[in-house]
Amino acid sequence: MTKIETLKKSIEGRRICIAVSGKSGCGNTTTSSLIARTLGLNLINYTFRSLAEERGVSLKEIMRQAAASDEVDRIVDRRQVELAQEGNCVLASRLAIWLTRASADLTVYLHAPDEVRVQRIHQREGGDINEILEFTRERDRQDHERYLKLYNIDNDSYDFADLILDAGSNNPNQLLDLVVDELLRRFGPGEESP
Ligand SMILES: Nc1ncnc2c1ncn2[C@@H]1O[C@H](COP(=O)(O)OP(=O)(O)OP(=O)(O)O)[C@@H](O)[C@H]1O
Ligand SMILES: Nc1ccn([C@@H]2O[C@H](COP(=O)(O)O)[C@@H](O)[C@H]2O)c(=O)n1
Repeated sequence: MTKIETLKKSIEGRRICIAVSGKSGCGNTTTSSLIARTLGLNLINYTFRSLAEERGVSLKEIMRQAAASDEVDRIVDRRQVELAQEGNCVLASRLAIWLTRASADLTVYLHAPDEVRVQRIHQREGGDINEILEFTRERDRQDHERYLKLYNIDNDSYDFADLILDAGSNNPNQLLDLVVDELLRRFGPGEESP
């Protein structure tokens, strides 16, 4: 049996939840999708776009509402946690590890240096690299300020995470492997049920 088959068998019926956070461009969507697909878990990636679809309005309209009121951020973050409570999932979001730190079976922080994140966003979206650098810096600053104000969460303090992974030099498959090893340590054959 492969490592992944062993793990899948061990977590069968446990309804586990893995929370993954990191700053924009760290590779959260890519890595979380890969973990979810490989382990047969649902990916929860509830975004402003999802809320816009639910409300039958444009993404632009949701972003306008979000700029005018904290309520939109709160709704998106609350909904993500509600969906994660069903378990059997990978919750990928900016605040996943903070919002589920008491309930998730594994919390993972993906760290990538700023210049790597900027290069990746550039590779994903194109455009002028210097503008992306400025935009990303400003967004990081605004996110930090907003999460402190909204929830008293300092998103630069992630040392409580079960795994802090170097998403700058590891590719998504290597990151998956590190997550699988940690899950095997926790839930693999011979481990006591937590
Ligand atoms: N570990 C990695 N190594 C190299 N490239 C990666 C890695 N992870 C993701 N990428 C690439 O970097 C880009 C950004 O990845 P992704 O969209 O997953 O980031 P993200 O953290 O979800 O960003 P955002 O929060 O801005 O949506 C994509 O083009 C993806 O293919
Ligand atoms: N409080 C929040 C606010 C936003 N999000 C989600 O993060 C996504 C950010 O994606 P970018 O492509 O803009 O980096 C966005 O889609 C929001 O839904 C969040 O999780 N918590």
